[in-house]
Amino acid sequence: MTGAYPHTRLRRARATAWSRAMHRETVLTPADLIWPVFVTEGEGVEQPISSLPGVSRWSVDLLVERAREAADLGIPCLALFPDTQPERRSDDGAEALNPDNLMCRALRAIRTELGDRIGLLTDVALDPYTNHGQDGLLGEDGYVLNDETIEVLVGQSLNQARAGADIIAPSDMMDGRIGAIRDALEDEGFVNVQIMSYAAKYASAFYGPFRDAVNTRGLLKGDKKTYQMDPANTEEALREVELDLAEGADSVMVKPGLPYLDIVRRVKETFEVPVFAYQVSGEYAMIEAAVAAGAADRDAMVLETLLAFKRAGCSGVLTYHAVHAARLLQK
Ligand SMILES: NCc1[nH]cc(CCC(=O)O)c1CC(=O)O
Ligand SMILES: [Mg+2]
Repeated sequence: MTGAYPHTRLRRARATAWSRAMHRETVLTPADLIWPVFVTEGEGVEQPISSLPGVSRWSVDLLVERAREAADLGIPCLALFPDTQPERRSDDGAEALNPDNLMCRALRAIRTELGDRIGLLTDVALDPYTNHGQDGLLGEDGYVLNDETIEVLVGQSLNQARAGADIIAPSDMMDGRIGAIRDALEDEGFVNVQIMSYAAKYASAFYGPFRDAVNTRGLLKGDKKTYQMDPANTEEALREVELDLAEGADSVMVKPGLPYLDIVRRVKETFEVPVFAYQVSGEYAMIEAAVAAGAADRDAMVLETLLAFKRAGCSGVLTYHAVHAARLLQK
């Protein structure tokens, strides 16, 4: 009786390390990692973020050194997030358009020191620049305005592209912004600046520590449910992705990560385009809390979770564990 036990024993292939290596379907390498980093004002400044143990905000000068270490480890790309000074946050997020804002200074400094050794991905959304912590402009009734916000996001994207961004990553979830940003990039000659759309971004409880990192937690009233997606929905994620691809996104993102691997898989199977996922701040904090409680082995958990993203169909993962994981992978 072939094809059944005892002729077929799947444990045969698992019996030795060399055989397991030979049968492995998915590999994780440092090239799969995008490292999100937080930049703050000053010189020689490192500010640890208590809800993200092991993660700090860095001033531009120190961030350049971190970028160099990441490049040396084979990490291909950084995702930059600014901690805008409180007095530069306003109703309309105008600081996002300032060519000398923190984000632009960080871009220029890293580019000057490292050239094209590492890619620079910039978040497009107004939350680090508004005094209300929402990703867009507020209407009279507090509703986040779609079309008016897009105009600012286009300006923000061009501002970042002029400062040297390689990948524009809109995380705001306004309808139609990808097409508007692509048009503007083409018009200004930024034909090779990519767009990685946060296409399926959910209104999630996993973003808390990030809001500490960019100091929006205290500013934000209410939630982001009128623009970020309902965690109950899958079909809608496919429509979001389809529209963003039609509007010119080069790659798409699903966010958060691990609880949404089913979405990654469906997007990948449906569209066969590069899909990225963001293992967000709350996911990082959960792993670190488990480690601190003695409930988990950090190294094993980091590598297993990141491998799971690859297995689900991701081309890469944004993770705060990127440097740690890259070091483990180099061993
Ligand atoms: N545009 C906001 C933005 N960009 C990335 C994250 C979250 C990332 C993380 O939690 O690590 C958020 C938070 C939010 O939508 O409130
Ligand atoms: Mg959309």
